[in-house]
Amino acid sequence: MAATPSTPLLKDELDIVIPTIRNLDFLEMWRPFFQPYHLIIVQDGDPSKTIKVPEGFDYELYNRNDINRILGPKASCISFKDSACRCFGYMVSKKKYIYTIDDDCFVAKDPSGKDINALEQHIKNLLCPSTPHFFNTLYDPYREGADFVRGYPFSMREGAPTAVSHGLWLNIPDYDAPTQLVKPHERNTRYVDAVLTIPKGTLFPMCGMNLAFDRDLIGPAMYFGLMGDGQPIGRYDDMWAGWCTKVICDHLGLGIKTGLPYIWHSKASNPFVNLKKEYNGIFWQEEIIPFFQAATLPKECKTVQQCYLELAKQVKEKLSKIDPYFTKLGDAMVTWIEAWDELNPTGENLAKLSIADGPSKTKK
Ligand SMILES: O=c1ccn([C@@H]2O[C@H](COP(=O)(O)OP(=O)(O)O[C@H]3O[C@@H](CO)[C@H](O)[C@H]3O)[C@@H](O)[C@H]2O)c(=O)[nH]1
Ligand SMILES: [Mn+2]
Repeated sequence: MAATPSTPLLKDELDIVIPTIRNLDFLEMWRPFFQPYHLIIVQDGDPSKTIKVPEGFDYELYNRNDINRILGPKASCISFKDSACRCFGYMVSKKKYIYTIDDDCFVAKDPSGKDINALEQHIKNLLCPSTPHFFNTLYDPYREGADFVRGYPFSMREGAPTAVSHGLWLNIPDYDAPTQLVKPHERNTRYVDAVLTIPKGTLFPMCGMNLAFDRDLIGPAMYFGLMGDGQPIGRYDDMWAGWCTKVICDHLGLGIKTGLPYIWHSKASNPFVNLKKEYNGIFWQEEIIPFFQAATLPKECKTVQQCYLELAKQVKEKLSKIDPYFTKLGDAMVTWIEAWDELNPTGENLAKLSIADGPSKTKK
């Protein structure tokens, strides 16, 4: 009896979002793992440039003209000339799950030499609970061959729904520019076979390179901020989203995991260029982090949108003293939620979506 072909997990419930300024040849290496899934390609930079996508992938591609056409004036909240543009893909997706990956990330091998299906591991991470409220010292208790250790309260073993799965990187680690400058040849060769839940009340630096999340649980919080062209900061897109997301996950009782899967990060971006982009962020983060550590959300905030709008208010009130940029960012956070709700209407206003909301290019 021929084995029934296994349908890839979440095949019709997950979109892969790729921000790009280059041809997507890297997909060839991912073909065995990604081909069954729908891709949302967010083309940054010059919209007149053609991005080549290898044959056989089912995708929709949005360039800046599409973003402007679909969002109109609200397009101002989507960054230009920065990987932060990827969050537009989260907004236009209609699926429950998102996986986002950079186009210089390739399939890594585990210590046995086997190709790592990063997408499969992220899906496993998302489909099983997190343990943000009590730390399990034997790492992920829901994993095959592990469990809760002695002393772990049975009343807490149901865990919390997992909102985010944060993967890591072999080869080029995601270092900031100063670290890159002093350690230009450092490569991450350490494969740690673990998945950890980030405890409640603890922030973390979220990297957008190899990231998956439950769009229904936390999607509206995944705004990658105002970065790149015309902005005083860059390369803090994913960080900003991670800090907002973690505060909201803690408030709503959701979990965030980090660890497996690994991808192979192949390209070190220019540390001097990165230093210019990150410069303000390196100083500002010393005040931004205490803000998020102290941030509290009223119990009336029950939806991600309500939490996010409350955070936007606090950002404008408490961070604008650092720089007027944070007033602009707070307003952009509100615009993001307005755009999100416009493209993702619930209930009666479902019919409002016009056909103008389609991509410039699709391939079935
Ligand atoms: O203007 C741009 C530049 C790049 N992209 C696309 O974004 C990703 C990441 O680009 P790249 O790999 O060149 O940059 P890294 O320094 O390695 O990226 C790390 O820093 C974060 C940037 O905030 C990023 O999430 C990390 O991975 C690629 O797909 C580029 O094609 C872009 O869209 N616009
Ligand atoms: Mn990269």
